[in-house]
Amino acid sequence: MKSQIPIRPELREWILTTTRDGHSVETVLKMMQDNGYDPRQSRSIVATVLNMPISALDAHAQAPKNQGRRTQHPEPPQMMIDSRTVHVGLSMESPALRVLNDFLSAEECDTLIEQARPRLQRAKTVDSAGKQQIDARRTSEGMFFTLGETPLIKRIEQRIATMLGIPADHGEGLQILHYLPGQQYEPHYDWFNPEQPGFAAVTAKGGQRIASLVMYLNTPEAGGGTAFPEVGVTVTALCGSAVYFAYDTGDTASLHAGLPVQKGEKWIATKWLRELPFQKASR
Ligand SMILES: O=C(O)CCC(=O)C(=O)O
Ligand SMILES: [Fe+2]
Repeated sequence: MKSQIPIRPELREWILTTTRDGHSVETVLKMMQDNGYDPRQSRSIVATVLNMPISALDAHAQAPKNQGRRTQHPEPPQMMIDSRTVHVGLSMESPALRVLNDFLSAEECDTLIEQARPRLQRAKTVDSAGKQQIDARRTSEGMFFTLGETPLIKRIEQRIATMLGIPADHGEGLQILHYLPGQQYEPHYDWFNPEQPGFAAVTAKGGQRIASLVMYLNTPEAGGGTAFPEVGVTVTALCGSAVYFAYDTGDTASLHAGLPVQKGEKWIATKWLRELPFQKASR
């Protein structure tokens, strides 16, 4: 039976956009109730707008809570992407990890460094309240490009999207980090801890982080690898290579660190991927 309640056009539009953006019916119902709608009335409205029987809403509510996407792990031995042959040099299952050789050309690495250099600032992390802050655990300098900011950034973001089978708009802006001798990034997880008070704020847009791709833009003379201490693996920082790792529902085996640079310098580009679209892709 269809709802007899008049539905405001703005509410109808909001329900359609929110579900199209990947939010579950359950989330939509919860948000409506938080805004004072009667639970029975909201179920009836949502069923009418989405043109589904009320019984189907119950099936939705019982579906797994997480409606987000996951990345596909690159398959060895190699993939042809964007006219390049990317080689999978190492695969692990726990954590899900791949070392990718020849992901970027030396020229792409140099261009990224030159475009980032004038915009570097002391790198920040997200604190427990969801705010960006200077962090003693991370002594490097960094900057963010916006999604699709330059033709090169757009091309690299599309390469990542194709390789991992996830749309480019699930990515945060590409971050460039620059480390000098002695500088490092102490062991950490890239996923957000659901028990931290800032969790709702940092995941309100895009949901949880699901995977990272750290691309090496140069080869430090000594040190500067990426270590995974839970599994005793260190990935060498080699110009043009990358390490991909995924951490579905907060895998603790994904603990990792940027080891101190011993000699020379280290430049990386990091792409963090979210389970839901994070931002609008530029055309
Ligand atoms: O510097 C590295 O090797 C690791 C960087 C990192 O963990 C990150 O950007 O999240
Ligand atoms: Fe990290």
